Amino acid sequence: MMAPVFGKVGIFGIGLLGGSVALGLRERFLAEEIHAYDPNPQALEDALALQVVDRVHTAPGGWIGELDLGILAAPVGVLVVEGQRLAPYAHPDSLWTDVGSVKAPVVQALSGVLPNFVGGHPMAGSEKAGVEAAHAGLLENAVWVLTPGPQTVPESLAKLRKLVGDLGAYPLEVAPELHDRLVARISHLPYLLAIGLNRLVAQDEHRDLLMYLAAGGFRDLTRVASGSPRMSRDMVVANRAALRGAIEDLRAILLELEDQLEAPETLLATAEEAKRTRDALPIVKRSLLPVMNELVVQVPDKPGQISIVSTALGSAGINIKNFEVLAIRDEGGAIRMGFASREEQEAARRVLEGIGYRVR
Ligand SMILES: NC(=O)c1ccc[n+]([C@@H]2O[C@H](COP(=O)([O-])OP(=O)(O)OC[C@H]3O[C@@H](n4cnc5c(N)ncnc54)[C@H](O)[C@@H]3O)[C@@H](O)[C@H]2O)c1
Ligand SMILES: O=C(O)C(=O)C[C@]1(C(=O)O)C=C[C@@H](O)C=C1
Repeated sequence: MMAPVFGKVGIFGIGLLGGSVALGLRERFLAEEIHAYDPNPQALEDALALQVVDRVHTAPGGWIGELDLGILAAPVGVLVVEGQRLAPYAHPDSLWTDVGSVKAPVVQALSGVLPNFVGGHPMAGSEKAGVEAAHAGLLENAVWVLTPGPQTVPESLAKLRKLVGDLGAYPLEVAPELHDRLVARISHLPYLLAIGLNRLVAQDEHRDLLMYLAAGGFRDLTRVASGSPRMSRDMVVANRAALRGAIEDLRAILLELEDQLEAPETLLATAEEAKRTRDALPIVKRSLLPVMNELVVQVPDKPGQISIVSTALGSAGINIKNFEVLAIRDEGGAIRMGFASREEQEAARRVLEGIGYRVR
């Protein structure tokens, strides 16, 4: 058996991201022992109960000097103070990184303060917060930005690139300032818009009726507003300079769109261009499982559906390799299944359609 790449690893802030990194390290046998520090005792209790980490700490101390790797995963607003507070305890040969959504202020403050610090930001997440929502799959196939600077030791960068790859993600080096300008547009402005759209609904005199009418469009566009308000508030405030530029550009676009309401042909061209852009987004697969021949079966909200579907396929000798319940709509749902071959996929389709299910 090969020894894990890292001995002791410390995670500072054991929430959604910290927990997901810890689970990734654990599932891929990348660390001998995972330690966590969090000011919230409940987070530490949950992390232990869910076996996300091996040891928990309520305060920094001598244990930090034994770490090979330290990962800061607290909200952006406290990353700098936390990093500075931990620095005196860190072993000079240890490696440090963070997963914060904003890079320039963090990298500027912590480079040369925490030993071998290289900033990082996995471009993946969810609208849930806390360690109970953490899972290793969150980081699989994600682009993971690393922001080395002139002070970065090449071996530190190489170790972090390897770690990111071992966690199933793709390392991408970007300068911290450029990172902040780009994520203002691709992540932080969408968050502000999600808040704004919810505000628009909340302040309307027909709020209750509006809520009732919210279909896929509103739900898709505003999902991120359900995330941790503290995490997201810190993120947009820390990146406010870059965000102001993005808001200004979007304001001009909205005014243009308003004018184009009177010029339907121009609006059609704008909409077609938007469709080309949106359709060209690379597909991010959220799992390292090999590509499956998939079927999605629509099921009514009645007891016993999973059992009916799996028994029908089992009786026909069809093996389900992958099984996932999709909560697409509140009143019913769908089951996604993966099969090893196209033949099995087709056979499964026939069986399920034969007993009255809609399959795609
Ligand atoms: N949620 C996402 O989608 C996402 C994606 C990429 C990166 N990030 C970044 O990851 C980091 C963590 O976000 P999250 O979504 O896991 O939030 P979270 O709320 O799920 O977890 C944050 C954890 O940090 C702890 N914490 C608070 N103050 C702390 C301190 N001073 N020291 C140590 N821990 C402290 C909290 O108690 C909590 O357990 C943030 O910097 C965020 O910008 C988040
Ligand atoms: O909720 C998601 O799916 C996310 O990817 C969260 C998201 C984003 O929307 O860009 C939010 C903040 C981050 O720093 C990275 C990712």
